[in-house]
Amino acid sequence: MFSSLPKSIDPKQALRMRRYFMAAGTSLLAIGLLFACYLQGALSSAAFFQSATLVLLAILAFYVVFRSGLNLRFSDPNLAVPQMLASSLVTLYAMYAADGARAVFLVLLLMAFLFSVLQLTRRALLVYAACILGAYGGVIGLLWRFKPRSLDLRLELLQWLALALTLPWFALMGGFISGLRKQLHKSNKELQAVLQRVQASEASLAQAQRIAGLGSWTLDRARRSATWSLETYRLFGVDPAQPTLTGERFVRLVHPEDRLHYNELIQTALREGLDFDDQFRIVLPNGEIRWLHALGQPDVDADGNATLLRGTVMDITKRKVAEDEIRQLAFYDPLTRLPNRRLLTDRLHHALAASTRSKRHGALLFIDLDNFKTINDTLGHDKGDLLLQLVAKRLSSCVRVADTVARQGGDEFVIMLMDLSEVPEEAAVQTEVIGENILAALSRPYQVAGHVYHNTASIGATLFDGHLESTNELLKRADLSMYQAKAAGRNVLRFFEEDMQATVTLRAEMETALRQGLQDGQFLLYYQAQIDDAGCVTGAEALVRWQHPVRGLVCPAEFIPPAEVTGLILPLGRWVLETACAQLTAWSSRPATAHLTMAVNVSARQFRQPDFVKQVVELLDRTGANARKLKLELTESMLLDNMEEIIAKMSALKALGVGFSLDDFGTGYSSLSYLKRLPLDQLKIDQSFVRDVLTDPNDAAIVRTIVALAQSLGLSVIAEGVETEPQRDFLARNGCNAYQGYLYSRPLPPEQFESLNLIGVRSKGLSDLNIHVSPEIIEPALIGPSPIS
Ligand SMILES: Nc1nc2c(ncn2[C@@H]2O[C@@H]3COP(=O)(O)O[C@H]4[C@@H](O)[C@H](n5cnc6c(=O)[nH]c(N)nc65)O[C@@H]4COP(=O)(O)O[C@H]3[C@H]2O)c(=O)[nH]1
Repeated sequence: MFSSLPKSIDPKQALRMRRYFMAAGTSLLAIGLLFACYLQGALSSAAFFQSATLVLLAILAFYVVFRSGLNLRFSDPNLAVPQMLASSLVTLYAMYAADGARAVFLVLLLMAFLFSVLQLTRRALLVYAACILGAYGGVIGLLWRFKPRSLDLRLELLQWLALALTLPWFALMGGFISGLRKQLHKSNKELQAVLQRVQASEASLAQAQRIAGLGSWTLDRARRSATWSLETYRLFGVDPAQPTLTGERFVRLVHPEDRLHYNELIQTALREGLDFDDQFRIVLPNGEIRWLHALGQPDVDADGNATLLRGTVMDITKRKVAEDEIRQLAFYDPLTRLPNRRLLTDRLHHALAASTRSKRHGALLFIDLDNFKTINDTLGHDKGDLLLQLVAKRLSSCVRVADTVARQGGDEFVIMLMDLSEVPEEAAVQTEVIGENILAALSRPYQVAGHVYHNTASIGATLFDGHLESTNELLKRADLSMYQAKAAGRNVLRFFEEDMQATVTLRAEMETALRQGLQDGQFLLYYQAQIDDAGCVTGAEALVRWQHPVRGLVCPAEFIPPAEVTGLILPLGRWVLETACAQLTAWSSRPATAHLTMAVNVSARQFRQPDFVKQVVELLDRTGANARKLKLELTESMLLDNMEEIIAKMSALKALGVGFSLDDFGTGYSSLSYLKRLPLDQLKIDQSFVRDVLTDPNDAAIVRTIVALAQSLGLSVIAEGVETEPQRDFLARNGCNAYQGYLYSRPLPPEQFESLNLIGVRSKGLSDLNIHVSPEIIEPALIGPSPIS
């Protein structure tokens, strides 16, 4: 399609061409005017055609120049002067060629001049005006010389004079207007540049806000209006093109739970003229919840009134989520999602303070699952985890929302009950009711991975009212009561009783003293002879003693249980094992003692250590002891849990040659089925049966059964606590072939034990042997329990 403007033309050139078309249109009008002159007889046909042709030629020539872009080569690409000159010359020619009505051409001349008023400077216009006057004068001269008949000289001169008087003024005014126009143009350009800079800086601010996720806002109190940056709109999830987001509309975006807080924040800032720095949530139109961090600063007028609030807002949702995650990890158990020990301690702390204020009691329930370890081993750990989750749910359903259910670790849970009665007896009854509910809930069958399992729990409970109680103390009390519940046959609740307090205190003191004892090397190993049926010493049982600096020799019954509870049994047991192995090595180097075996007591906690086997192997290596001479004494009670693991550890040590004796046999829950599975070498008849074996038919029957059982299982049997010959004779008659007891020897320090062996215990007993053993070292048990000072 034809287009007067070339495609993809420069906008400035397009403007020039549009101006040219306007000028060309005016020139076409001038042709119309010439034609009217011709019709009126003021212009001959030849003069009309010549003038019209000149006009058309000029229009065409300028069109070619503009269209081809030739005009761009000139200093003024608008070609204002050439266009005006052309139109003026054509007009002057027509004026000369006309026979009259020259005033019409004067009008045309003026029009051409007026066109240039907007284009030329004052000076150029004055020159132009002078040229027109000169040219018009020239035309008058030419007419007077060559066509005097068509000339009314007086009129032409008057017209020239009128022109001479007006044109300079037009030139001056035009110059002024042109100057103004140029100035306007310049100002406009500058304004545009400023506008561009402002737009660019706004865009870069918006981009910076977007990168930083930071929006800015202003709340104008007087105008009751609000302005928000683009980023703020984005943060609010609101389309900026939507109806204006007023302060009131924004409040509706604030999370209902935070709205009151937000209003208070804004009102306080405005009322008191204070800065604020706070966080709140908003609900986006799509329902998403976003956390915002808002900073605000009021503009305060001379009277001290805040008229305006301005500030920033930032999306901190990710940070909040991360904070929540960290909080979750730090304060919650990942498996059950229950509060962990740390959070429980914190809540307990607050609960104690609240209880002091309200005078109402609280209670702490320590819950331990009775057979979790067995179930965990049988089902596998993943199912065990599922079971723990079910337990957590059941526990939570048994208490109120204000109470806390926490997981201590493993299969231990703690519940903190709040707001119980002010009367201790009533609070105890309330706790008992809840405790019984918990026991009932936990003993219901569990559906785990399509199977039904049964389990029970033991609960230890203690009340608190905030007086003189520390969180640790309370946890210890509940823990202690839980052990009482276990001892009472499991699936029961036991309350902490006041007399337990003495035990707790004593235990705390004992713990400190034990630590010190371990540090200072206050422990000793005594050895008690083990005798065969021929009366020969076959070995010894290592028994630990504590040489307390104030109390003297302390017996193990006093310090082994607290060492177990506090975990100090681990370093102590290690020391015992190492010392016993070193002793074994020392004995093996001497012919008189080379045959001796060494029985060492191993506590449940010690044996449960995952690296126990490794520890024994290292100790054997380090001391050079013969594993075949080492016999570890395990107790029945420790075999109840985690059977597979125990068997695995025993088998690994057995493979090295280490032997196993089952201590205190008959006092526990031994059943044939598990005895058969354990790689044991010996059963040890507990001294409680030996003591009354001659007087109590039950004990006699038990001893006979144990011996028979050992024989049927292919195990040797040893009786401990043999004090008299009749006891020994009874045991011997009933198939027992090894003995340990005061009849032969008390536990002795190594030197005395060695001299005992060197002399030989083959005869009747210590008294007959006339061995001197000082009472303070052989009678530790006689030094009764007394508090450690
Ligand atoms: N009435 C009477 N008692 C006799 C007679 N013969 C030996 N005894 C005592 O019976 C206890 C035998 O040790 P146990 O059953 O392993 O019982 C031990 C053992 O369970 C534990 N124990 C001792 N040393 C260690 C040790 O190194 N590690 C661990 N884990 N426990 C130890 O402490 C318990 C008590 O040890 P002790 O006080 O040394 O008491 C010893 C011993 O002195 C007797 O004829 N009559």
